[in-house]
Amino acid sequence: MDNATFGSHAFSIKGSILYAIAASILYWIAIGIYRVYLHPLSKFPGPKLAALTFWYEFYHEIYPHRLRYMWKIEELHKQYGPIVRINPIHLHIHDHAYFEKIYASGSHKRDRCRWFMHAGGKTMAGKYSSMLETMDHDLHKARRNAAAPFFSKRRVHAITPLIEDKVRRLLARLEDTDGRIVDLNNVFAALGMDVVTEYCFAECTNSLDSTEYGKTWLDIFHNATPIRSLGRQFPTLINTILDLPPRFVEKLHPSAAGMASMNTFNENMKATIEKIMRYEDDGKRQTVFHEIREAEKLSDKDKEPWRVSSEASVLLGAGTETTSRTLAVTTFYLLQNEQCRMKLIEELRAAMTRDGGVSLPQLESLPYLSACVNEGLRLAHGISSRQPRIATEADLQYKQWTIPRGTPIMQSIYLLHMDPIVFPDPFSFRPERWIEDKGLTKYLFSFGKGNMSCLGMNLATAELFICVALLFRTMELQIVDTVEERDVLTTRDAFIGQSDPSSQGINARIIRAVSD
Ligand code: HEM
Repeated sequence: MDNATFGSHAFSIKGSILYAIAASILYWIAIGIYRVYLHPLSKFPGPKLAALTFWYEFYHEIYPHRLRYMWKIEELHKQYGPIVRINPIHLHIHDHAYFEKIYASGSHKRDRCRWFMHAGGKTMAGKYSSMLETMDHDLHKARRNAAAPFFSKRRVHAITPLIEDKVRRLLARLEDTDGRIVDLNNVFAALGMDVVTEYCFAECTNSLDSTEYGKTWLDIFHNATPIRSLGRQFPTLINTILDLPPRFVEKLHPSAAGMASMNTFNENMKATIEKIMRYEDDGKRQTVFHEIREAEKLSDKDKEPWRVSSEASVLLGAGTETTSRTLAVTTFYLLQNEQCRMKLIEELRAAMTRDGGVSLPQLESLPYLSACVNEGLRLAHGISSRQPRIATEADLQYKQWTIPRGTPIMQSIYLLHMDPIVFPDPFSFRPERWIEDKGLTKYLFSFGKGNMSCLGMNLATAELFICVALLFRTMELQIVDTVEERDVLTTRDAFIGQSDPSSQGINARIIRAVSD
């Protein structure tokens, strides 16, 4: 190669790089101008920087702040009003009266948001979409309806002996602790896991017999969920990592390890599901997989074991963390509030003996117990995060704003539950508020609303009522080594609400079993 040819090659490589950089800068300038001035959402209030780039959210959600965007959104609402553009594609609303319009039911079509759920990724429910990760309204409906009869009120009432049996097992374990300290998060996670796995899969994990209770699964879940916000910003990176062999992924980061463990769980469930789908099981115990198998309107593809296994991990995840956190938070506040606890115990003593003997509907009719359950649900938040929905067939009207169809709009359950206008003194545990104002229950959004709300609501409610009633009717406990700000309050929003990373758990010591 002579010098002249080499020189022109060097020039053309350098030139091409410069062209590429210039083209990319122009491209991003054009995108920026479009997003801020020409985009259909450009007329909505909010910071220009949030409209311009997803890095605004990154700053509050990933680095340097961690899982704190929800609190920034709260500030933005104070500054800009009840509707705010919080990133280039999302509108966030803060208005109790508009919740059911966004989370509509019946024939109103609402999709989930692919960007937000990091759909098709592996960030939550394994490789394939469960109903919780299904974006399309109609497909979601088919998947959800296939499992829904299994969680009806009637079916859940029929299994109250199973739930009561698990709660009694828990109480027996606690009685046996000999004054040792237990982390209530782990204890109640074991209850949630044993109920869900025995009822839904007919294969109990027997976590209530484990020395660590439900700690292992809870840690996996807590480690796995924060990766969702990273998955939104960098889907390809996260998908690539999670395609690597699980053993390798486990070494990378606790979050990735958590996801890898969930995927392994799915793989294991697949074997059980395969047998059921091929009618090769003994058919003695009905599971949610039998229900899905018989669903006439569900396609054969959606009955493939690999797809159904993703429903299994969502049921276990959704059914364990949320229920255990609600029970732990409710127990914490009741143990910290002598007056509330005494009122509850008095009501329980009048209604039931130490051995129980009351039905679930009877428990649900106890006013103070119901108020305590509601107040616990409010302060535990369950799924704290914003949950985008997309109205695909019609524009929506919010006050003077016309929201174009196809726009992801959302509210955050945490912000609604902590709004002092609806819940004065929102950080206080005050069950009385539910008795003083019966209409308040319409503002309890813990289970979401509409076509994509919590499928396990009846099961969760049954667990909460039975467990709180039996625990406080039969046991005396005391909170120890627990700091409300660090261990109880929700200070990070990782889809589910989480407390401070330095949290030592919600710890209690069992004082004694109550004699009648
Ligand atoms: C206190 C306990 C619980 C709370 C606060 C809770 C809360 C929620 C919320 C807010 C959603 C809606 C998510 C969205 O809008 O996309 C949801 C969905 C879901 N939950 Fe729960 N949940 C609880 C317990 C359970 C239990 C015990 C199960 C079943 C074993 C369960 C199964 C599900 C499923 C399958 C979905 C997805 C529904 C769908 O996509 O149609 N949950 N949960």
